[in-house]
Amino acid sequence: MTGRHSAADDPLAPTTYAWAVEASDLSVHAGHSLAVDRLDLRLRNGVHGLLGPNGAGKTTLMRAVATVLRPAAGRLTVLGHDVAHDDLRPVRRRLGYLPQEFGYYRNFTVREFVEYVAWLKELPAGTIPAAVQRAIDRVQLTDRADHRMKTLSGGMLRRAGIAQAIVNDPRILLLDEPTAGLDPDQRLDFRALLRDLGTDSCVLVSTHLVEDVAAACTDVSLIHTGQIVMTGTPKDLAAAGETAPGDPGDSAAERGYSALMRRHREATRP
Ligand SMILES: Nc1ncnc2c1ncn2[C@@H]1O[C@H](COP(=O)(O)OP(=O)(O)OP(=O)(O)O)[C@@H](O)[C@H]1O
Repeated sequence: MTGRHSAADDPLAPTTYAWAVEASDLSVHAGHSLAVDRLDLRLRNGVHGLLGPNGAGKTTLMRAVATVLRPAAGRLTVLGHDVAHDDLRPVRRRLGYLPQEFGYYRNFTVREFVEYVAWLKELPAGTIPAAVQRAIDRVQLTDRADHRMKTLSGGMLRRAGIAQAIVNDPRILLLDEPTAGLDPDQRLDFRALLRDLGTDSCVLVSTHLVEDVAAACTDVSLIHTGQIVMTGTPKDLAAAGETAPGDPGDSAAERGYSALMRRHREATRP
C-alpha cells in the first residue's frame, strides 16, 4: 500500500484544511436540472451516510465531490482545494469513487481492472501489485482475482468496483449505492469494511438502505430536492422513529427516516 507522508511533504495533509469536504451554498446542475440547490455540508473523517429518495440529488452531489461536475454556484472544497479554481490532480489522486454505474473492459481480469485504476491514480509502480492484492482481498474477491470481469456476478462486480475505489488508500472515498446487489453476508462484511475505512478517511456513502446507515455510519445526512434536510447520528434517526410509530418502516431508523422526510415535505409544501 502507499505510505502516508508527513504533513511537511504532503500538501494535502489533514492539518492543512479544517474539513475534508466543505460545501457552502453549493448548487450543481445535472443536465438542465438544478439537482443540488444551495446545499451546505461539512465532513471530516468517518463514515457519512447520504439518504434520500430517488432524484434527491445524491449522485449529483457525489459527482461534484468527485470533481466530475463543476459547481454552478456556491463553493466546494475537497481536501482544502477549491474544485472550481484549483489544480485538481493532487485531489483526484487521493480520491476513491465508486459510481452507480462504472465502466470497465470486459476482458480485463479483476486484477488488471484494479491495477489499471492504481496506475491512473499514479501510485508508485513498485507499490501497485501489493496495493491491488490488498484491495482485492479486502472485498473478498481473492479467489476471483484472475477471472475476467465479464464472468462476474452483479454482486462480485460491485465488489470489484469497491476494490478499485480503495486501491489508492484514499483520503476521501465516495461510494454511490455500494451495497446494491450484495447478498446479506456480503453486506455485513461490507459494513465492517466501511467502519474500518472510516477510521482514517472521509467516506461518503449514498444508499437507500437505512439499515446500512444505522449499522455502519458515524452520521447521516438526509437529502431532498437537492438540499440537506437533517444531519445527525443513526441514533437520532432511530429516536425520530420512536416518536413516530405511524410512519412506514421495519425498524425505528426506517420509521425515523420516513417521519423526517414527511415533516420536511409538510413544512416546505407551498
Ligand atoms: N443527465 C441528466 N439530465 C437531466 N436531469 C438529470 C440528469 N441526471 C439527473 N438529473 C435530475 O437531477 C435530479 C437529481 O438526480 P440524482 O441522480 O442526483 O438523484 P439521486 O438522489 O442520486 O437519485 P437515485 O436515488 O434515483 O439514484 C433528478 O431530478 C434527476 O431527474
